[in-house]
Amino acid sequence: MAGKGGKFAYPRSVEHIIEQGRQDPQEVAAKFQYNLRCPRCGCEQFTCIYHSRRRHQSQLLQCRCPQCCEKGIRVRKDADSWKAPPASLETLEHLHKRVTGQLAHRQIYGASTGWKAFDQIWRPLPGEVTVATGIPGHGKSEFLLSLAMNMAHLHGDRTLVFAFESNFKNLAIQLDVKARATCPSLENDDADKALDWIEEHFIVHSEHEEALTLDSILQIGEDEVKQANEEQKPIQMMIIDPYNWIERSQEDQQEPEFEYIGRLMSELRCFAKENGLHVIIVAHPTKAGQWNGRKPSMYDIAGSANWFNKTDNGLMVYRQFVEDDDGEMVPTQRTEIHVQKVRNRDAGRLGQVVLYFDRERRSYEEVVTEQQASCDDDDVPSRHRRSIRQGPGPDVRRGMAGEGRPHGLHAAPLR
Ligand SMILES: Nc1ncnc2c1ncn2[C@@H]1O[C@H](COP(=O)(O)OP(=O)(O)OP(=O)(O)O)[C@@H](O)[C@H]1O
Repeated sequence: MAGKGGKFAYPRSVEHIIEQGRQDPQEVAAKFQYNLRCPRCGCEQFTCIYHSRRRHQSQLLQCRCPQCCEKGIRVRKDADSWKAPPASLETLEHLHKRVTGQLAHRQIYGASTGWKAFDQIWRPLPGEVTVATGIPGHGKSEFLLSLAMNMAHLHGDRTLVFAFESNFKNLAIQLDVKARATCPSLENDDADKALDWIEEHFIVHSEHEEALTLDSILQIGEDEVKQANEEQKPIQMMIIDPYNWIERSQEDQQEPEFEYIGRLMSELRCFAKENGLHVIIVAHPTKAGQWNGRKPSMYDIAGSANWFNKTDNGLMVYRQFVEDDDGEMVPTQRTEIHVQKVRNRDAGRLGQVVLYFDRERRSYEEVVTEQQASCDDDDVPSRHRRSIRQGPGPDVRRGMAGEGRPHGLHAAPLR
């Protein structure tokens, strides 16, 4: 595990060059040799530039086109034209590749998560962003690490993890327990061998001395992706856990939060697309204390409806509770994973699954319930209770999905 515990001092690279509305965009464009042209309508006149940022060797301008109101556009200093092709061209190119068989199954249908029922409702696609939410303490981090672990075992995937709330040592132990629990071939291996395997599949950033801004995270991400590609061990997933640990620079703070979140989501999508990996960002729902048995939705995430609007996928992690003999609500080891948004219907649909969390093995196993993979998200509490009382016993499926995959999935066998 490439731990950068505390030693990593990335420069705060955000530079505020232009104050809103103060300078003529064309003047700025000439100064930095940009070619200002809207990718959507081709217009060359811009009325307003919000920021210019320096990250890596690229500059980033945020402009608004007066013709079509296209906004939040990236420009590379060394490029002749806009970096991002028009969305319609991108879609056409994708469609062309798809019909001519140039896309791998994974790029169309997503990759198996290792849980059979969950595969039927959600599979992560390269180039997409997922927002994961849930009440604090309900197991978001635990579940996402298990997901990444399954992907590592099944497909040999590598994951870049920004785990701001964990300390490096605990994270290493957590991954070690999970790795041994989910992969029989590692179970009896000595510590060094298991750690080597983890290092190969996980790049972890935690315990940074200073909080990272979005730009710093993306810069680290780009560096890690570049290095991984040079080593011919590409990264397939990036997890940012959680959003509220991302520092907003002075420039970022000038934007209202909803606008900042919208831009953050656009930049993450851009990053995911450019680097062909799946990005997952954890964001907490508002007012942690108010949930009392209620399940949050994507619209309950603090800050902005942009969390829902601008994401490709939305997951909600909810730990089930049950009433004990004294009438107290006590948490169980069962966790519901709700798919609350899927943009690409080839890679999933709305629904939910229930997983049983094995504390000792720190891994999740499938629970077969009548509500498993249900499309209906409005769970009736009595049904929900009935499934809890059944207990984990024989209806817990050990191990990972291996057969009966939905159409298009072809996960590699366990190594
Ligand atoms: N279903 C479960 N049964 C038992 N323990 C669980 C379950 N899910 C999570 N836990 C445990 O609860 C603790 C909190 O989990 P975790 O940190 O993943 O939650 P979280 O939702 O990410 O919290 P936060 O939002 O505060 O970061 C961990 O020790 C985890 O092992």
